[in-house]
Amino acid sequence: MKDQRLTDREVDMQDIKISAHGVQVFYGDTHAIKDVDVEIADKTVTAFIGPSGCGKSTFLRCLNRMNDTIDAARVEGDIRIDGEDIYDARVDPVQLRAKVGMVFQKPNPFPKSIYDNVAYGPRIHGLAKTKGDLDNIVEQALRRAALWNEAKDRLDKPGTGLSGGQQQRLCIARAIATEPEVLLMDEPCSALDPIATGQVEELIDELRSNYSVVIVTHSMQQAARVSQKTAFFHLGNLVEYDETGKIFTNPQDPRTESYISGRIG
Ligand SMILES: Nc1ncnc2c1ncn2[C@@H]1O[C@H](COP(=O)(O)OP(=O)(O)OP(=O)(O)O)[C@@H](O)[C@H]1O
Repeated sequence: MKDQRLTDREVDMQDIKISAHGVQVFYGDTHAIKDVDVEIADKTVTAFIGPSGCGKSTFLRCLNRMNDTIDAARVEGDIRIDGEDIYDARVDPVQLRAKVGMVFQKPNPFPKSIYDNVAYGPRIHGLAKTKGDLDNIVEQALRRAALWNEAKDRLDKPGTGLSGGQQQRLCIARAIATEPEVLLMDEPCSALDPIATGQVEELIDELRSNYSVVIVTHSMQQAARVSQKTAFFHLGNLVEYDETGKIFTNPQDPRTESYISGRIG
């Protein structure tokens, strides 16, 4: 896991996008997240790693209130984006999710055309005044998701007719079409082959010039390739959080060391 590039990645933590303090999540009696504090920088890719069941996805879902949709889930603590409490009763979760977009493990295009998949969010949030505006938003989102060349002649064809890797890029285009400020990605490459994975990883690297990207991954190689900061979770605790290079070359906690050297997980 020697990657020269890792040494060059200093992150300016002055520019905090998300700050979480004392976060606990319960599913009934299961205590899935235990008193997590973390500050996530803007314009940075932050990876969440750790063994299966350690709470990575649960914590990720706290950041756009997706746990609200799970009846058994109860979230405690304080989570702020740009200093605003996202669990405040005045916050509309639908508006929040336009600002904090999400891409899931399995590509999940809507049963609609490629165009309508990308136009969906801008339409419900009234982001386009004219058809020309909407066309432009769709084109820009597809271009930024590196799918425009493959999709431009088949915009009216079903999104579900694309290959797996193209579908995942379509889902990324759909997520960025509403101009989110944060993009959450829950194992976005786990259903993809190595070529499509490479394309999505390149895209993640480009996206960080505009967004704060948080990615859950089971692949330590992927975390090392795409992220600047890495958080290691274990049994619901955030054990260690640091520059990615430091986590992979000089971890401070023996549990992190065991995980990255393959002894736990
Ligand atoms: N919807 C749910 N209802 C009840 N318990 C849940 C639910 N989702 C997760 N859990 C529990 O919460 C804990 C953390 O799960 P979570 O999916 O967040 O872990 P993870 O680190 O993302 O795992 P994986 O890497 O396997 O996806 C586990 O004990 C899991 O069984």
